[in-house]
Amino acid sequence: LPIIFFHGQTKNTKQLLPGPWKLPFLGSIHQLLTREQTHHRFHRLSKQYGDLFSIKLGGVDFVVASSPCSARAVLNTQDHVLASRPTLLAVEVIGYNSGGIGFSPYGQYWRQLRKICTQELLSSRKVKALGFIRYEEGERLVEKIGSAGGAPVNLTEMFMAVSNIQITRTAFGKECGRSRGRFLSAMKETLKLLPMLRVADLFPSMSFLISCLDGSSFQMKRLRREMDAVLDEIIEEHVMRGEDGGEMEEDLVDVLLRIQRKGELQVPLTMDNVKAVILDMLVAATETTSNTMCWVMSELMRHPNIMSKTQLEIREAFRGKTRLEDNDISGLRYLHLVIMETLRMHPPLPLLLPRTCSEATELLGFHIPAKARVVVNVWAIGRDPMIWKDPESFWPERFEENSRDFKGNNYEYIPFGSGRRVCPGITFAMAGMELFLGLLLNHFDWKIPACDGGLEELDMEEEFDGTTRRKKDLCLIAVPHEILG
Ligand code: HEM
Repeated sequence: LPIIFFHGQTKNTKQLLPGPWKLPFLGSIHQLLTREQTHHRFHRLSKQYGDLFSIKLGGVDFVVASSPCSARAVLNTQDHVLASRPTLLAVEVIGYNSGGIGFSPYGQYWRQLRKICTQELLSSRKVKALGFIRYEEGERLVEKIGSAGGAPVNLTEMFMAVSNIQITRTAFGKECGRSRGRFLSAMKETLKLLPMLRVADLFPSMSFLISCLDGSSFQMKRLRREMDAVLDEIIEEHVMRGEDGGEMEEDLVDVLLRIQRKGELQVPLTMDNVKAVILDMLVAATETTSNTMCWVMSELMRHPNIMSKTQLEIREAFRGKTRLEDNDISGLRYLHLVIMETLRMHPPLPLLLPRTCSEATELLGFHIPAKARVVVNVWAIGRDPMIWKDPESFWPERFEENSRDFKGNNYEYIPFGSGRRVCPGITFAMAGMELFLGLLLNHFDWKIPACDGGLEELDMEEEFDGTTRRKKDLCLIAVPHEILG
């Protein structure tokens, strides 16, 4: 009897996380019926309920971590229980049953895919070997901007295109020009379907019905067909070419097909798995890097002194050279700090990617039910005045004298996440962003078009649907800079 009594007591005394009151069936959805972006709203709620709180949205328990301490608990201490992703309808339908790296459940299948992509596409060695693609595309970008002849150029579109070309050429090889256009427009539409909080995903038992009623089910199926047709075409080209690619560097499709043919994996790859991985890489790489580059340019336009300092460093490195080598780029210390500061203020994934709790667990002594969806508000951590001096100011020098980096070991600064599911594309992303920004800042001086009202007026409003981006496209005038020998 005492044992039963004791057992019952521990069960009842499990500490529940604080959070807003909830309605039957809807939970606390009313808390999000504001015009605020989700990460801003979660930040305000954390001020009321603490840096680890829970909020029930529809049928799903969300847990929100908003401090380095709670982030560490999620991404390190309990990483093993929280390393899976939730099932989201759009990723299921368009992403071949969540078969890519980003949303496949934690386990052997995910482990082997991640290993293949890290070794064959994202390692430092591979990123260096694929440098020729970056340089070719970077030079093409400079040419295109130069040919605008003083008319405003839409940098939002150009950054999106160059990020996408870089990853598609790496994944598909060179001959994907025609397919790429179709693919890019389907992908843009897909990204709009991926926000973290789609109503259909908040009521898992009714998600199919809801998506039929709001029409998204038809849209998803259409996008899946479009993506599928393009991917089929690309794969067929690679299969026809077979192993006889001659001197050509293997691209991601070649690698996956080779591994599939060999059949040595513990969990064999189907053709849908191959397509899911390719799609995943493209989605993961395109908007994150292009949005970051847009924010970098926006912040530099608002801070002319920082712009001059960045340009001076780059132009010094370029002096007497026709092109920069990888070593020159990695030596651009101040540009690196500018990107770090940009990612502190404008992380493209402000809530990282959601994790799901594979079994009931505890976080900082609080009970977390199985299947709870856990997010880390890195946007809020990046703006916390207890961590960052004057957090609303753009000040790259703050990173000069500390040991923060992108690897996710310091929970005050984790724009790429941390733990088992940390972003595997950091080296790839930085190499592209540093080169493209370096070229643009070396070759041009930049002005805000008169119609946008001058420096102070540059609109910085953000929009969040899956990633945070500028609400308005960034359009600037590029004035060619006379390059001295
Ligand atoms: C500025 C650029 C980028 C940022 C800020 C970024 C950020 C992130 C974040 C926050 C996550 C989730 C991490 C977590 O859950 O802890 C992630 C996952 C991922 N990223 Fe990136 N990313 C960027 C660029 C890239 C690039 C260029 C690639 C590939 C070429 C890439 C591939 C991936 C993949 C495959 C995942 C899923 C990893 C997994 O679930 O195991 N990312 N990224």
